[in-house]
Amino acid sequence: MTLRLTQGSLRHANGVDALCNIDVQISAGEQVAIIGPSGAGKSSLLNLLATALKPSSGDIEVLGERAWHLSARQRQRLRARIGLVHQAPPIPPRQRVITAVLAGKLGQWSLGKSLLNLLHPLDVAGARAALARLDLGDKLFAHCQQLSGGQLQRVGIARVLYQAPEILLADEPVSAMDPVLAGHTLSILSRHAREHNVTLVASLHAVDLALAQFPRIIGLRDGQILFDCPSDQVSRDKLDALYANEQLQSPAPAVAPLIVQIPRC
Ligand SMILES: Nc1ncnc2c1ncn2[C@@H]1O[C@H](COP(=O)(O)OP(=O)(O)OP(=O)(O)O)[C@@H](O)[C@H]1O
Repeated sequence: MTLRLTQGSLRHANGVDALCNIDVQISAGEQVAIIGPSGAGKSSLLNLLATALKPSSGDIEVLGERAWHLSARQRQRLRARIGLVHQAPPIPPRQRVITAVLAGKLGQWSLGKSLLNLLHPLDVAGARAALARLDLGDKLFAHCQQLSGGQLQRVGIARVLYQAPEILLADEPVSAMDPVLAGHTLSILSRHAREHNVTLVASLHAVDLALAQFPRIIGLRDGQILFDCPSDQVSRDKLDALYANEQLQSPAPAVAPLIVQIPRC
């Protein structure tokens, strides 16, 4: 099993319980979408799977290793095999796109090579190829602050493609893109995962995209798994239960309706 979370719970430092006794098992090469309302715990779950956060209780196994039973150095090596795409990539605004993409390999390079790369990009062709897959080949030497939100998200994806991890975790990776570009970009991620037997797990707010692009869907609500099933078994009822939110129902109009007087000619 590539990812196995057993009875995983996560309590954030402020006391908020983001995940409560969750069991998740994901095999090598699987493609899974996590959907659910805001605050359901999707990012928290992805951060647990990425070993960026430690579960408050329960156990997590990644690529056959019990992540939190490893030494810090071994866990660092394990993390180099995991790619995490952030909704807002944590890239310094003045950094050049090429440096941001090449940073994908920092976990695999020696300190000396990484420092040298900061002074002089070591693999221009590799960065250009990764960007070209996302139609951003012409932005190689642009500064990240010159890019739109959607372009920056694609730079984050190019970085993870360049990293070539065994597990690819993506937290709302296309949220800043228009629907056509979002679908196109997700299909690039999905094709990459299929061709390289990469395990892909992505959180998405666009339910239609999740159902169209992913064969397995996990529905998360209030830190718990409401359903975990093939996408063709995600029914209207399941989605209604997942997104039910009485607070968002339209309130009854508080004022009398406006009556418009149309003058007769
Ligand atoms: N760093 C943090 N410190 C404290 N509480 C946090 C932190 N991150 C998330 N939370 C809380 O944990 C819960 C789950 O948040 P999380 O970001 O995992 O949800 P989400 O499903 O990804 O939400 P969204 O779709 O809005 O991004 C929320 O109640 C949130 O307020």
